[in-house]
Amino acid sequence: MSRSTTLGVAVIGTGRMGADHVRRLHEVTNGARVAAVVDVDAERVKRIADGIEGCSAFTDPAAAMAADGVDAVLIASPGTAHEAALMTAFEHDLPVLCEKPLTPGSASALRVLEAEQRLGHRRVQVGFMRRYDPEYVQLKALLETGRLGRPLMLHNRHRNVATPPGFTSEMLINDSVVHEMDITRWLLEQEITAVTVLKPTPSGNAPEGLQDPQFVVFETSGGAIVDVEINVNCGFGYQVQAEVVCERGTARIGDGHALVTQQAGHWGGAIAQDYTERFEDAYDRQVQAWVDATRRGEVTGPSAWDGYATAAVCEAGVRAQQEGGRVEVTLADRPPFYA
Ligand SMILES: NC(=O)c1ccc[n+]([C@@H]2O[C@H](COP(=O)([O-])OP(=O)(O)OC[C@H]3O[C@@H](n4cnc5c(N)ncnc54)[C@H](O)[C@@H]3O)[C@@H](O)[C@H]2O)c1
Ligand SMILES: O[C@H]1[C@H](O)[C@@H](O)[C@H](O)[C@@H](O)[C@H]1O
Repeated sequence: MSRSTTLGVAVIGTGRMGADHVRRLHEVTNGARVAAVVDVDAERVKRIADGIEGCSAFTDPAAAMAADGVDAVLIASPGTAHEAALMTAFEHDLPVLCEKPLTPGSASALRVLEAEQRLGHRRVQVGFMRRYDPEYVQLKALLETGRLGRPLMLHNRHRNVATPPGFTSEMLINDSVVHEMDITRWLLEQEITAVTVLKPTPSGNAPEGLQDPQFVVFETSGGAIVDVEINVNCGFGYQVQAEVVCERGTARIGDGHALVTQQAGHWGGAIAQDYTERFEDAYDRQVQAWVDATRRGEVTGPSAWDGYATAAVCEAGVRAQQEGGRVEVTLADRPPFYA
């Protein structure tokens, strides 16, 4: 691909996230086109490809990655399918934006790290889109000035309206709190060293058998304490909030105070109903940044190391949830390749 041509992207997995990324690449992103779509559901993928000129439909990711006009890959299949897709992308030396999780489990994430290192250059960006959310970006920039002093604590709230069918207690950690793991590492520039999970009496809104909400505590390598209220059947809205408490002040995001109305004896604003609404801008910026970097021949953004490190914290989190008590995170040494 030359710099003047658009980036031909194969989108693997065209469910909720994949279909939204196809729309984004087709209608919002500059410098890219959807060259191929892949899904094990042949009818679904054909329907999507038929709506986009020059886009081919595949049911096999490997066939799509070998096709003419495919310069890069966006993986949005379920996490269990990510390792195979990543390995195939490496065989073709294709740049990848891989939805979180990089892979479910640290052993498979380590295999991906090793394979990327064998290539000799970075190819993977992981879809931790909150790093592109303007509010989180502002918070990070403020912390970097040092004006507030050293971060002591980070309080997070992560609320979803309701869970889809099949959502398990482990998924509150692996699918949901994984975002706070990434945000903690990114904002504080520290690794998470231990996890404790407290379990309130489940909400009456939660499906039978689901441990929801949970209260998760991280300890970090720099001595900060981080808590996460994960509450995924709250019923009223999609909310992601964070407050950093530092030595000389605090900073808070996610209150959603964009538009406040006063009417009929009340004041207030709307609460987003899901992540595609709350983080629409972040997803747009993430994909644009990935396309721009890829066209420059660079890889920026969250790396495969970030994907591995969060997988390791997820494992500790699930053990803490199931066994109780404080579980230390087991993390490999960070290779210089990911410095
Ligand atoms: N960043 C975020 O905020 C965010 C939000 C939701 C989901 N996700 C991630 O996006 C990914 C997809 O989630 P989703 O909610 O869209 O799931 P989904 O179930 O809606 O869609 C997955 C799609 O992949 C297809 N598929 C299954 N196996 C496949 C394979 N081997 N090859 C190709 N296609 C295959 C399925 O048929 C389905 O159409 C997951 O990794 C999930 O964790 C990220
Ligand atoms: O997979 C989704 C997604 O990652 C959302 O950003 C998160 O808020 C949800 O809790 C999770 O289930």
